Amino acid sequence: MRASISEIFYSIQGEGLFCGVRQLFIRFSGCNLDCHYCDTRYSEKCRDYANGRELENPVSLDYVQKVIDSAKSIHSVSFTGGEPLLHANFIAGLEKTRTFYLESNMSLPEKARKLKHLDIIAGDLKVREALKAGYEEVYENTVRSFRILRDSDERVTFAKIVLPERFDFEDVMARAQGISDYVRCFILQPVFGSDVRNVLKLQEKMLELADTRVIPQVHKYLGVR
Ligand SMILES: C[S@@+](CC[C@H](N)C(=O)[O-])C[C@H]1O[C@@H](n2cnc3c(N)ncnc32)[C@H](O)[C@@H]1O
Ligand SMILES: Nc1nc2[nH]cc(C(=O)O)c2c(=O)[nH]1
Ligand code: SF4
Ligand SMILES: [Mg+2]
Repeated sequence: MRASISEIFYSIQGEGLFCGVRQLFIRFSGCNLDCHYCDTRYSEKCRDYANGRELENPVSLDYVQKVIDSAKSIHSVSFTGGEPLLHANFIAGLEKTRTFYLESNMSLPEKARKLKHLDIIAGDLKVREALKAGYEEVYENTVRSFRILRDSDERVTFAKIVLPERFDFEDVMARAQGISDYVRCFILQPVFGSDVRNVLKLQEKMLELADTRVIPQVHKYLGVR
């Protein structure tokens, strides 16, 4: 089995509930959504910065397993992208020799079903303003994915809401309500560089619903990958 991987690198987790831990990142290429704020670009070849190599894509399962098993001093392995759920079979084919962390747009519930053994789920709840079209279908699939990968004794699941400067407060509250039973907490993540005044006002309202924290993309302020 093979998958198209854009980069492999060590860094601190710059976002969400585990901000600051040292992770090995596996960034898959390609995505099924097109968030207007997306900061991610993909490289043709796989740039393995962790091992100082550049490989042709697609990369083999065996190679990724070896990279994971030889990783030093990490809290966990973060599968991200692009959208890692597009590569659910590949991820499910890996032996979980480390804590596995999934960074996902949560829009593919049937793929999510294959990854119930993962330890940490950092799931996005996309706001209406993020997408050009098809929001209702994405949201319905997001609710299903969070229900499948819900927070439990064996799994830590939290929701990240990435927010532009202006958004529909009532709509975001209602969407968050729809998944609040499935997540440990909400992280409000400003679109990088945007004004955060409305994000702070949303936090005040959302605290009536659940533990809600405002955490920016710390790695960008530190100037690390
Ligand atoms: C690049 S995405 C990859 C994982 C998955 N496709 C997703 O969207 O959750 C990783 C995280 O970065 C966030 N993100 C992407 N571009 C951003 C930006 N310009 N400002 C803030 N967060 C951003 C996404 O919303 C997501 O939480
Ligand atoms: N340091 C660092 N932390 C991150 N957390 C989520 C990221 C992502 O692009 O998935 C990311 C990233 O790209 N870099
Ligand atoms: S789902 Fe994630 S990778 Fe895909 S466009 Fe949105 S932010 Fe970018
Ligand atoms: Mg990133």
